[in-house]
Amino acid sequence: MRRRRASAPAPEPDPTQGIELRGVGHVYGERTVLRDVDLQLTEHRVGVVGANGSGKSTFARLLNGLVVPTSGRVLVDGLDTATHAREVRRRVGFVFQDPDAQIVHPTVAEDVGYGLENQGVPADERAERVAEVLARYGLAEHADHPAHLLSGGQKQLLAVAGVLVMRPARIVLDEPTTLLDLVNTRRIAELVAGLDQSVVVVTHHLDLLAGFDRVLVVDGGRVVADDRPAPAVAAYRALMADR
Ligand SMILES: Nc1ncnc2c1ncn2[C@@H]1O[C@H](COP(=O)(O)OP(=O)(O)OP(=O)(O)O)[C@@H](O)[C@H]1O
Repeated sequence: MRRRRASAPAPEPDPTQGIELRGVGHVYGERTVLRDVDLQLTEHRVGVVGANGSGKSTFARLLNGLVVPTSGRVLVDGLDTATHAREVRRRVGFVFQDPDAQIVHPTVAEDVGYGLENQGVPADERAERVAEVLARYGLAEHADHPAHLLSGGQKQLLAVAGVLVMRPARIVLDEPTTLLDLVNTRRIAELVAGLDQSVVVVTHHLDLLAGFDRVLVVDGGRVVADDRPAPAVAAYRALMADR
């Protein structure tokens, strides 16, 4: 009988190490979309900006192992995303740009509880955690409603709730306000500001970055500026002004 090769046990995660990218590059087919990325992200709130197609979503997906780099390594709290994908995904929640991509269950409550069910969390604890997170994000009265009938903004909040209920140590949000009106954009901004977890937010909404600790500007697959929000946004505006 063939035996499966046991994978190496995951080392104990070390949150002080943050997310580290060492010589990271990524290639889709012939196309190089990220190159020479060396970073250590230990801050509470990190923003990522850049032109369309510059590589931001690919960068974001590298941070929880949704995409594994074609060169270099990504380490999350010391865990390599290439060899410890499961542990990394448990540690790093990912909120997709399009909340419809994340909604898989008929009702709001079922959708939020799905991940917990997968993790084997008992039904009563599940119900409690789902109710708590729905109440926190103003979705309690929609618990039994069809998820696909929510408004765009509510769906975005639902997508965030579905990630937060899992209590990940870190959260990556890929353009969380793209579909939202000003009121819901503000809600997401407040939500991000109030999170205890460390967050990485990819966004075209530059206002969202006020109060962040660090902002990366990505261009042509490279990190071309890495600074506090004001100087980083100024560098990004200067870059775009030349196009
Ligand atoms: N799965 C894939 N297969 C092939 N090419 C891809 C894939 N995903 C992204 N790309 C390409 O990689 C490049 C970078 O895409 P990415 O989505 O990372 O950019 P982005 O900065 O997030 O863009 P936007 O701001 O428009 O969302 C683009 O040219 C895109 O077409």
